[in-house]
Amino acid sequence: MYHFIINPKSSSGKGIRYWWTVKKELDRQNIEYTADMTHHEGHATELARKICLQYIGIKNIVVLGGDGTLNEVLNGIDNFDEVLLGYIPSGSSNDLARSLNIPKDPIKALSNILKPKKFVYLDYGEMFFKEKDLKSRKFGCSSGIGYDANVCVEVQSSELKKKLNRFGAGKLIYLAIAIKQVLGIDFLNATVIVDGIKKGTYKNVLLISGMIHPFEGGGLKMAPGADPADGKLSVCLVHGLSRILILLLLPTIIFGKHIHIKGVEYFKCSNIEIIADRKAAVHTDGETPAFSSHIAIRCVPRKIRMII
Ligand SMILES: Nc1ncnc2c1ncn2[C@@H]1O[C@H](COP(=O)(O)OP(=O)(O)OP(=O)(O)O)[C@@H](O)[C@H]1O
Repeated sequence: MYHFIINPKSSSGKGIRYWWTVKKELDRQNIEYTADMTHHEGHATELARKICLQYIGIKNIVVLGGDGTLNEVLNGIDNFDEVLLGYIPSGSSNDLARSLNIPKDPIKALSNILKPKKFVYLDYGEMFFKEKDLKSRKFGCSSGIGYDANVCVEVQSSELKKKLNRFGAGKLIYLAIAIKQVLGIDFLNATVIVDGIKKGTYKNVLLISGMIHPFEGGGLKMAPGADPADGKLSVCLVHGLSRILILLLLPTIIFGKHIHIKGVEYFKCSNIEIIADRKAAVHTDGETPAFSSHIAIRCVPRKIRMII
């Protein structure tokens, strides 16, 4: 039995169109399944939790949506040992699918799930907030504080994204907003503690990303060489750059070349703590759950069992 969690609105309606295609194929092959559509933010978390409580033994949960929907599902799973995850990407960014080479074609992605050739055990990340009222957030692909999270905040409320999605160009919005936001950057000052040891206090921090997979923002290679099964976060810390240098830096991220630029620190670790001088936007898989001034991010090694 397969349990499908579908975001019909992912990539401005691509989700529902992909689901019709997938459903037809499931019915044609007489596959047993349940299907739940998400109706609002946070719903995929509730649905995943419900499936985990309702069914005994290993649960085959298949997510049809974007990175944000997959993120919500991860946050609804408490016991990863009892879940086998499949993923049919229908978002606008699809950064996790890009990293794992999951087919873009929903029928090909489905047939890999129905006749699995390969399982992988993947790390996930978890972000903790020192503010008492904020719950921790798991993430599958990327996280960050500062500029990249601010871009996500603006992308999420963007009407232009919906329009561009209709032409299959939704991810262009990340680039457009990223360039626009350079003009109004509000830098942070932050103390960074890596695996329990103080690394330093940094002025004019642009962003600090904690990555499991290489990509964020629809294919930006923030963490080249990130290995989702090495039990480590790949961290990119950018500080002390002028606005002009930041504008020059942005295109280099597409190819992952930014890590060679002065002002960019790139390293791996198990956990990182960031104490900023004020609250700033954070993101987990492009979703923006909070503004925080003090976060910790850890890597939980090889917990997600996924069909690819
Ligand atoms: N029925 C719905 N109507 C509106 N929004 C929804 C619905 N179901 C889920 N959502 C919201 O959609 C967002 C996630 O979308 P998702 O990541 O699947 O697609 P995307 O944004 O197009 O892709 P990507 O994250 O890869 O860019 C989440 O914020 C989620 O809460």
